[in-house]
Amino acid sequence: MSTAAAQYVPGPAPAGGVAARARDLTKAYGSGETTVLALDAVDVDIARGRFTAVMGPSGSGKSTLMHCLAGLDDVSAGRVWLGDTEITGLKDRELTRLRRDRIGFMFQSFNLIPTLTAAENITLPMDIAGRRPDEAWLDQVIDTLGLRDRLRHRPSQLSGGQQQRVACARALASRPELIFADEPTGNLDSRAGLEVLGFLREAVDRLGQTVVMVTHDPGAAAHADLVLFLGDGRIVDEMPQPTAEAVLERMKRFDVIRGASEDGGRAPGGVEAGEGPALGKG
Ligand SMILES: Nc1ncnc2c1ncn2[C@@H]1O[C@H](COP(=O)(O)OP(=O)(O)OP(=O)(O)O)[C@@H](O)[C@H]1O
Repeated sequence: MSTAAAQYVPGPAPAGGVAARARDLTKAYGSGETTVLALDAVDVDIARGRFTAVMGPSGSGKSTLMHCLAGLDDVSAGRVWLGDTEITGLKDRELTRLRRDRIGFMFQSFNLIPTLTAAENITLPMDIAGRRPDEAWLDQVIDTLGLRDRLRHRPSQLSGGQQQRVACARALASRPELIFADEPTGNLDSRAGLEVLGFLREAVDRLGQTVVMVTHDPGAAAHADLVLFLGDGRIVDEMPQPTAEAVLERMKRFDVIRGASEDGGRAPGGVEAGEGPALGKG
């Protein structure tokens, strides 16, 4: 395990130490009888310089939370900030610029351009934005990710793990305030997945980055400093300094709850409104 996880001190982030924040964040899809409440008045603070994992059963709202925090999806109610900038209410063009300049993304599917080399893929978002990369930073990122001898390769000439490392470098290239990773190990075998998680960890520990990762994998979540658990569109629990075993045990409680609801509520335990901590409030 990383040293940063060991140094992690639970509790609210220090003043000015919040990379992203949501208050009363509510997201509904559809209307009328078909309305789905994907997020239900979520309050959350994402601590700067830390690695946060988001877990929860399928359909609990993980991707929706990430999309709303990243300005990829509009919200139904509530407010979202990136650093000190409120993003709720920004116009599309402003949001596009904010995402491009201040946020890095990693997805399960890597999303690399097949005709470009690794080096070109890494700097593509900056090239589109007309920004020159900080060469010293880029060198550091490339070396940290062990990509130096792969820069001229095209994605098809790289393994899945190497492709995801290129995607990781692309997310880091502009030195963003926040990196969102949606199931970044979902398409990788366990060894390559571990490697990518190690690099995300290093991005936080050595490069001072802030990472939010959505995952289904307790082993992946164990690389984070803090795990947020979503249930039915609410943050129902959090776990600092997670271990895979503890995360797995916590996830099992969701199964108990699901069993309970299918069982007419007779099974023990339950995630109820107010059960979780008052996360990030105040
Ligand atoms: N575009 C959409 N239109 C309608 N409903 C949606 C849409 N996107 C998400 N939902 C619903 O919102 C809820 C939360 O979805 P979300 O994808 O955020 O969950 P998740 O926790 O990421 O799930 P998974 O682990 O399966 O990826 C689900 O009930 C889902 O069906």
